[in-house]
Amino acid sequence: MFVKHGMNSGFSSLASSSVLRRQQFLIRSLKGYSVSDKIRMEAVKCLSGGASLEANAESVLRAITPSLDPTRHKGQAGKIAVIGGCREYTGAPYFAAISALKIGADLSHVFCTEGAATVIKSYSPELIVHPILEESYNISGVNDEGKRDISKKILSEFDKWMERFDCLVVGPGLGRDPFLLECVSKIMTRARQSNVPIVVDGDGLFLVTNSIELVSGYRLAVLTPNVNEYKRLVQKVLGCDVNDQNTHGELLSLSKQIGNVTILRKGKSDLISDGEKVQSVSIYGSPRRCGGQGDILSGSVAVFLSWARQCNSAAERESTISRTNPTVLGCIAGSALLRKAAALAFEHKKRSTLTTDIIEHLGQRYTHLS
Ligand SMILES: NC(=O)C1=CN([C@@H]2O[C@H](COP(=O)(O)OP(=O)(O)OC[C@H]3O[C@@H](n4cnc5c(N)ncnc54)[C@H](OP(=O)(O)O)[C@@H]3O)[C@@H](O)[C@H]2O)[C@@H](O)CC1
Ligand SMILES: Nc1ncnc2c1ncn2[C@@H]1O[C@H](COP(=O)(O)OP(=O)(O)OP(=O)(O)O)[C@@H](O)[C@H]1O
Ligand SMILES: [Mg+2]
Repeated sequence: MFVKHGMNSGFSSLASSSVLRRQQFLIRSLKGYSVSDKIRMEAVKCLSGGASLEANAESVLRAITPSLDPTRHKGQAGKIAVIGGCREYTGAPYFAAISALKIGADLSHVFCTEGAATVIKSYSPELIVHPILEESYNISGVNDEGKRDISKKILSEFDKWMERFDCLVVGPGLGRDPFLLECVSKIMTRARQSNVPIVVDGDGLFLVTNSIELVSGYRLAVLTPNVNEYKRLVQKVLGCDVNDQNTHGELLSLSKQIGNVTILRKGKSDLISDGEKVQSVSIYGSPRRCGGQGDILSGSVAVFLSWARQCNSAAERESTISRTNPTVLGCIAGSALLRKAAALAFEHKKRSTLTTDIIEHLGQRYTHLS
């Protein structure tokens, strides 16, 4: 039946008259959304058997975004650190870090290898880049004791900064070098001891999937897997293949099994769960699937979850939102903003839309919201 199939088959079933009447009602009652957004939201409700699981993303964005108050000082709108950037990848950490700034964070750092650092610095003078990570090929002549010393030095360099960060993003363009990943494990453990939230993406998910204890039970961890990363996570943690007939149940189980970490499963609809319930963001984005959009998302989630944590006790927050886990709010806001920006970029650039074009629209989309 329709409920059991994916979104494509769902849309054809929406042609029934009762659903069309419901769409027309939504179109009249929900101002500020495009018609395609509303149809998509309705489709998601139908797919979930009528339960309203589509997040009210615009309300979340409005509720958690701090005002541009002249009394606030530099740093109060967020200090984010991206751990990523190696011999192969310099784009991914740049996308994550610059997106954090474009959304409204005050400071954005990148911790990467020395070779990647020069490149990332040349992309943007706005980023603070720390060339502290090492890959095995660079220290091939070093013995075990020497490697331990290097590892200690990396950790102490990171320690100088860590307590200042509102959130870490671990993984965009990190690569899979064993020595580098071992050092990053230690960085994550240190961040966890200091209660710094961690968004894990890309190769960070490769690391975490093989060492799940790094995040297990850590309520301030967010995992943002794409199709492949989700598949590997499910296989490792639940010991089975992905079941597309039980998307929500599976995501709930996965989150619970990892001790209620928040998981944002990326796809046609982004699905978000902290093991309590599943919410979705299905706002229409862009049909372009160019690489790097997940990196924008991880940087965005880091900023929004930091803001959501800051305004946890603020009186102006709406009650339903104030009861929601800040990590979940961060995911909802990040996903919605990325999708809106992608839609705007596609309007202008069509098939030639690239990740850098989407980043240029992050702020533009945002001004429409305030
Ligand atoms: N400019 C940069 O520096 C960028 C760097 N990045 C960094 O790269 C690192 C590795 O990340 P990743 O995402 O490339 O690795 P992974 O998840 O193994 O996927 C690889 C392959 O999986 C497939 N595939 C993908 N989607 C699928 C789908 N829906 N359904 C089915 N298959 C699907 C597809 O395979 P193909 O079709 O080629 O066979 C795809 O090529 C990581 O550090 C990340 O941050 C990126 O952020 C991009 C921008
Ligand atoms: N089929 C799809 N239709 C619409 N939007 C999608 C689709 N797949 C992914 N997205 C959107 O693109 C964003 C990035 O997801 P994607 O699966 O491309 O991540 P990724 O593979 O990690 O990207 P990256 O290339 O940065 O590593 C998601 O938040 C989602 O909103
Ligand atoms: Mg990715």
